[in-house]
Amino acid sequence: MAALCGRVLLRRVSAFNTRTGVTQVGRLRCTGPPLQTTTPGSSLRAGDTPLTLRATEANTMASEADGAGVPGSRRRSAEASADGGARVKRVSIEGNIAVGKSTFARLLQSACPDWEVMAEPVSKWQNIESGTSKGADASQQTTVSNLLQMMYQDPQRWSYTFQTYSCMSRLRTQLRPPPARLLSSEGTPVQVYERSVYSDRYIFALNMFELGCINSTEWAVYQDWHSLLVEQFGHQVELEGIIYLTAPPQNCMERLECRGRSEERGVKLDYLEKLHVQHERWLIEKSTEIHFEKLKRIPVLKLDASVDFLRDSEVREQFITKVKNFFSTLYHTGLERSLSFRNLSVNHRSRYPLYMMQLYRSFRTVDSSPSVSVNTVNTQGDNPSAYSSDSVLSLMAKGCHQVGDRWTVTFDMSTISTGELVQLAELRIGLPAFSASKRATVDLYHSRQSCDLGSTSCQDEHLFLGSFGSSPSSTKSSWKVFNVTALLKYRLFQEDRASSQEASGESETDHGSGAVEEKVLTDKSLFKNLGLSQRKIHHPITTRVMMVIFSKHNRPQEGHAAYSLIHTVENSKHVTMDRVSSDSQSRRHKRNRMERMRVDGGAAPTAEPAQRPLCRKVDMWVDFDHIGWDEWIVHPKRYNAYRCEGECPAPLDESFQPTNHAYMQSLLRHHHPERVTCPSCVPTRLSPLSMLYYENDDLALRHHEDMIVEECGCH
Ligand SMILES: Nc1ncnc2c1ncn2[C@@H]1O[C@H](COP(=O)(O)OP(=O)(O)O)[C@@H](O)[C@H]1O
Ligand SMILES: Nc1nc2c(ncn2[C@H]2C[C@H](O)[C@@H](COP(=O)(O)O)O2)c(=O)[nH]1
Repeated sequence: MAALCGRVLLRRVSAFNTRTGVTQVGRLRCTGPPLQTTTPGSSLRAGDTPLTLRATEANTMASEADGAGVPGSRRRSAEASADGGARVKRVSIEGNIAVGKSTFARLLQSACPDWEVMAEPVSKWQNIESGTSKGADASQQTTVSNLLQMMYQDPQRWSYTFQTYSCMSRLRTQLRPPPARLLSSEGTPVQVYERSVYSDRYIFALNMFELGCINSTEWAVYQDWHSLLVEQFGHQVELEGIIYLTAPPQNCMERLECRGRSEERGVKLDYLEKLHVQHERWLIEKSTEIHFEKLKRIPVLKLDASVDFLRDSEVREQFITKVKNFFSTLYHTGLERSLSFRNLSVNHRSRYPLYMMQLYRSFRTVDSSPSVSVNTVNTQGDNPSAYSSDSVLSLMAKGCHQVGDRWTVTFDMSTISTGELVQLAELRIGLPAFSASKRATVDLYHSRQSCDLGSTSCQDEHLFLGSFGSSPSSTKSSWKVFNVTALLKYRLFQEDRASSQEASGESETDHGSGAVEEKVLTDKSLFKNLGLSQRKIHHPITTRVMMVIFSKHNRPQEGHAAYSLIHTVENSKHVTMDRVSSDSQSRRHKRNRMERMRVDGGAAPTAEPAQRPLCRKVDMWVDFDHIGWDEWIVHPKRYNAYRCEGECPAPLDESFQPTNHAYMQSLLRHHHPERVTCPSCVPTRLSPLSMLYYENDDLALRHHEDMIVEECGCH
């Protein structure tokens, strides 16, 4: 195996061994004082001959490699570190060595300047700082090695080391938060990675193992930490799709030689052939054993990179268009994939209302903008009712059929709680056949089957809510939107018709998605003879027929804050209560344990802790998958809730926003430290978070108060 490793990977080894990457590093990087070479490596480690640099030079080099301190390097905004990453769509470009990944990435960058293209950190592999040592003049010195070259020169010795560093450096590069310009760009922010932690494992490391350059112990160790890293950080660099550039290995060989990277001079065609097979197995045949569920289902766009897209502008255009189209399909499938939940009915996986996603976005924009009322729902145009809503529920139609111009649409409305004040209810129909109808009439029904627990009998509830007519659309939109607030309130909640303007038969307004001119007509008999002779057509409903209900929590009646998350969780079929209770039990135990420790022998309550920082806001990232909620919470998947930590000094000043009581307590503490403890560092201002999640089988967008710490103080 070991011999195979060398045979497949290298050619002209002896000639190659005389050229060290070290010399190249010196030539490219070092100016000024002469370079000192420390002890050369043995013949087995020819590539390990280190280069000694002065500390200042080496540090500059390292910071350049990190992209920090370089003029014009990406500035990462505070916004980017909040929920920014969650919105970004990431794809990686995969393919054989020298197939043209970097070239294609540059092409994408110039065609889509808004996107962020992240190159493979090859220069880091060529410049590894390997510790400091004392030079002849007793100054601190740093040695730099070229790990890429070492790996090619002695794959047996260096492949495992190379894979640890390549994987780690890929992850570190890709984990950096997106730049502000990316998040502020219109449309979906896109990051394009050149290769990924997945190709690190399923192409290169696997190949090195199969060639015998990595032994079975190293392979087991690699796989173990790789899985751990991906489990811990994978969601932050999670790919939405893969662009696979492919060309015959011979083609790649020619390009590799043409590129003339010195480290690669010993690479053989055999090696590129092996890598080609690995790519095909992973991305096309799907025969590589993959250990991450989402990766198994990842969409792949295969592009034939054997054509010269550098010179052929037509091919170039085609490629760019293919990538853009790929992105637009990813956007949809990405949303659907995030719904592949354990507890959701299979139906829901293909029924994802994008409209809710848009609403969530507008809610979230509003959340993060302190100058706008948090209850504003931007997408609702001028409808004032929606402005005061703190919850949006989307119901999928249970059925939709048509007989001529007469349409029947059925929903199960039983999930609308009586504790909610319905502000606005919209029926949204996005079926082309409906838009094409000259004068459609819609009959709206509530229907539900309820089965008693412990009994085998089920009852069908069927309630006619009303009818209304719709005229042909004057806009190009395929969606028609009807305001059915009055119908719902009157029929479902038996609200006084006179008190509701809509229920009195006023015509409704168009909310921008289709021209609507309608009358609420609750007497079905008016239409009973129309269209009876015509054929009944059932329409697939998916996400194209939905009821969107904007409501406000009826606070006084419920007696607690709007949309308590505890209430949501306790009533959710998606949350396993024993997990919640066992988690909270273990938390309680821990707290008791800590309290006992404090009483038993910990610091005396009055003792001043040694130099703890003063009360301030610190990060507290909440990852919903860490608490088992990722399967029912659609967005966000994680957020920074912050927390308060630190000392409250005695006496307090105004910067700690103390209550009068806390101020008095701190004064007392100042004068009589033995009598009282310090006030506590706690949140003094909290802000809300909009969350999109499943509730029963419906999708709900709720506005939860007090989710994020804005300010801390001493109380
Ligand atoms: N489609 C192409 N047709 C012809 N030459 C190409 C093409 N793509 C890349 N090249 C050339 O091949 C060499 C390797 O390309 P590069 O983008 O560095 O590959 P990779 O990043 O996949 O290793 C470069 O010299 C580049 O100019
Ligand atoms: N053994 C490994 N080699 C790798 C890995 N990732 C990249 N590489 C090599 C291949 C090239 O010589 C060079 C840059 O790759 P390009 O294809 O972008 O030119 O680095 C790896 O994980 N293992």
